[in-house]
Amino acid sequence: MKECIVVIPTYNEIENIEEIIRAVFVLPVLFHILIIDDGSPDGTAKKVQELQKEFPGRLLLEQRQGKLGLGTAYIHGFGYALQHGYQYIFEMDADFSHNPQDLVRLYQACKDERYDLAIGSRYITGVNVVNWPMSRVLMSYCAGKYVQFITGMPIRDATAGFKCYHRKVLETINLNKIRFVGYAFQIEMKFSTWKYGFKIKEVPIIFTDRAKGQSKMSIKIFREAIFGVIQMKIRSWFKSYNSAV
Ligand SMILES: Nc1nc2c(ncn2[C@@H]2O[C@H](COP(=O)(O)OP(=O)(O)O[C@H]3O[C@H](CO)[C@@H](O)[C@H](O)[C@@H]3O)[C@@H](O)[C@H]2O)c(=O)[nH]1
Repeated sequence: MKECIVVIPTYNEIENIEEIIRAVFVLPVLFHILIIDDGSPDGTAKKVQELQKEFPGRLLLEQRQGKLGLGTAYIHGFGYALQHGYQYIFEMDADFSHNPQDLVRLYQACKDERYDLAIGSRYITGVNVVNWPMSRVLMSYCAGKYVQFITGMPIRDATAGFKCYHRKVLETINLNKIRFVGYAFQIEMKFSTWKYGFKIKEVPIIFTDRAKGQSKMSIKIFREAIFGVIQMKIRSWFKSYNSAV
């Protein structure tokens, strides 16, 4: 069985892609990387194809037609990772808002401490966010509180997108029933993991806003998160919620 794969969704990340790939491949753990690119007009996928010659078998690429959202990109990547036998499956942004070195800490939490899901969390010790506008910090922090209030889930950073899953979590959750595509996707995945009783650890990280390229955050994504949490909670009252078995 293969060990670790980092799934990185990309849309117009030409300014970050090479640097982030190299930053992962110098780490002391043998990570594979799977890029899920949604037809980025800036040529992100072409750059990855060039780099694949340098990292054969270790740098993988899936290309989709058009921008289909971060959530569906991850679902696609999880399917690939499960099918190809990876044991630990990571989520990470391409833009260095997540420090690649923290991948090793997330891995240790799952591998050595035997957690089923490790989350890189910004809100364990205060607010560890660098260079984000105050409006986004507040929105993200309040979103966490709101999710805790509605769902009762004891996770401080509900929208966090830096994670390590043990494969058994992704085998158990019915990925075909995950509905959301933006930040709500991150909340829904944590909620499902928690509902199934898996062991979750929040690992403190520092989140630094991207220096290059642009965020794809939109009002639509924000709205999906606000109303999505309530829908998710209501669906959870029905026994069939997300049942994969
Ligand atoms: N394939 C694909 N990738 C996408 C898409 N939209 C965004 N991405 C990729 O997803 C990553 C995160 O996108 P950003 O647009 O930079 O996200 P953000 O607004 O900074 O949000 C981050 O923080 C949120 C919590 O505050 C997280 O919920 C979110 O997952 C992400 O980590 C980047 O690698 C970006 O290229 C898409 O439609 N398709």
